[in-house]
Amino acid sequence: MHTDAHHSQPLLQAGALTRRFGGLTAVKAVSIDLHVGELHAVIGTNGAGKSTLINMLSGEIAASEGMLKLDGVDATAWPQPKRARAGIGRSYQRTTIFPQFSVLENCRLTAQAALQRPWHLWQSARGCAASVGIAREVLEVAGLAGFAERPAGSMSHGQKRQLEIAMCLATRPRVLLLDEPLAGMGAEEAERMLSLLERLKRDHAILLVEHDMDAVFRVADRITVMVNGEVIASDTPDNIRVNPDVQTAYLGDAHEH
Ligand SMILES: Nc1ncnc2c1ncn2[C@@H]1O[C@H](COP(=O)(O)OP(=O)(O)OP(=O)(O)O)[C@@H](O)[C@H]1O
Repeated sequence: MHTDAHHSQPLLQAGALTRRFGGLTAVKAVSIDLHVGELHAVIGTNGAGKSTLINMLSGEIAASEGMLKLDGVDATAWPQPKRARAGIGRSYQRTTIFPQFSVLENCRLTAQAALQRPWHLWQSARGCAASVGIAREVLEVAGLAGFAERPAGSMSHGQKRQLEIAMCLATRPRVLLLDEPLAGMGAEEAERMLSLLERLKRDHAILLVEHDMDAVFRVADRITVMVNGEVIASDTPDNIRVNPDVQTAYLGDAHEH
C-alpha cells in the first residue's frame, strides 16, 4: 500500500543537506522525503555518501548546510538523543547487541533506556513492567518470539540483525533508518528480513540503504540514487531501472556491488 503516501506531509523531510569533511564534500545538497507507508531506498556506489546521509538524519553527524523537519517541525538543530526521543530510530552496520544477555533482555534494556526520564525514576518498577511488555511485543513483530530466552550471542547472523531491528523498534520510532540490514545474510534470512520490512512500512517511514539491488528493487516504493555525494535520480523502481543516467553510473562501475 503506497498509493496515497505522497498526499500526506512527509514525516521526515531533509532539504539540501550538505556535509563537508575538510576539502571533501561527502554529501552535496541532498533533499529527501520519508513518508509513513513508504519504503525509500538510497543506493549508490562505494563512497557515494549514503552512510553520511543517514548519520546526518539521525543526528550523529552535524550537517554543514541544509535543514531537517520531523512532522513539519524544524529539527535541524536537534542533537541525536532529541531526534531519537522524537521518533527517529536507526539500525547500525555493526552489531550492537549484548551477546551474553538473552534476546528478551536486549530488547527490554533498549525499551527501558528509551522510556527512562530522570523525572520519573521513581516509577522504575512500573517502567520495568512496561519495558518487558514492549520487548515481548517487538520480538513478536520481528519474528523472534520463540527465541526470547536464548542468549543473544548464540543466534545466527541473520537472527542478530533481526534482533537489532527489534531493539530499534523497542525505542518506539516512527522513522526507521536502516543501514544495510541484509549485509552478510543468506537467502532465507534475507527473505525473512524483507518480509519484516514490508510489514514495518505500514506504520513507519523507512529509509533503506542497501547494496543488494534485487532486494532494493523488490521492496522499495521509491529509490534515490547517489553518485559522489549528489542525487542523480529519485523515482519509482520502474523508472529508476530504465533511467539512462543511473545505467551509466552503474555500468561504469558494474564490478562493484
Ligand atoms: N569522518 C569522515 N572523515 C573524512 N571523510 C569521511 C568521513 N566519513 C566519510 N568520509 C568520506 O565521505 C565519502 C562518503 O562516505 P560514506 O561512508 O558516506 O559513503 P557510502 O555511500 O556510505 O559508502 P559505502 O557504500 O562504502 O558504505 C567517502 O569519500 C568517505 O571517505
